[in-house]
Amino acid sequence: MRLVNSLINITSRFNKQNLTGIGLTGLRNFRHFFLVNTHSYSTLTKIDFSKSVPKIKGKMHTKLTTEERGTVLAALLNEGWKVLENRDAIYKEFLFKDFNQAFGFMSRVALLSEKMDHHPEWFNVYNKVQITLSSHDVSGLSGRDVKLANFMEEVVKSIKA
Ligand SMILES: C[C@H](O)[C@H](O)[C@H]1CNC2=NC(N)=NC(=O)C2=N1
Repeated sequence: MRLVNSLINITSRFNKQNLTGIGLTGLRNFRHFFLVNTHSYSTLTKIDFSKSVPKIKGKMHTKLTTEERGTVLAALLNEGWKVLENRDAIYKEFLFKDFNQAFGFMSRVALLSEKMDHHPEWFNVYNKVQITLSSHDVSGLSGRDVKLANFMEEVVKSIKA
């Protein structure tokens, strides 16, 4: 509703003031609308888009569909991932030879996570890494969890090969 009101406000100011454009700026989830005329621009209103629209840039994030749960998710369940009972999330425990190998795995996963801006919930003790994957912004499983889990499987195969 805040977003709709802001857009109505912007549209009426736009008509009244002979403005030439509407801009969008800001950092991450906090963005500003501003109106542009030939000489200057003024910040109109601030909208926290994280509460209304998941992402501005890139693909919209959505939960896995029923069909995807029967295909890509089912493939991960065959690899030992489990769907949690109390949450739309997947979980797997990985065991490595020692801490060095476990931390090597975590380092490789961390690099992709940062690149994807999608991070695992994980717990490590010596050679054990317990991982839960879920997409916080959609409160459930998304394609990003599937991508990260598949990557982990690839890393494990390359380590243990
Ligand atoms: C602001 C930043 O883009 C978000 O907080 C990212 C960071 N990492 C994330 N990781 C996970 N697992 N889910 C998210 O929704 C998520 N969102």
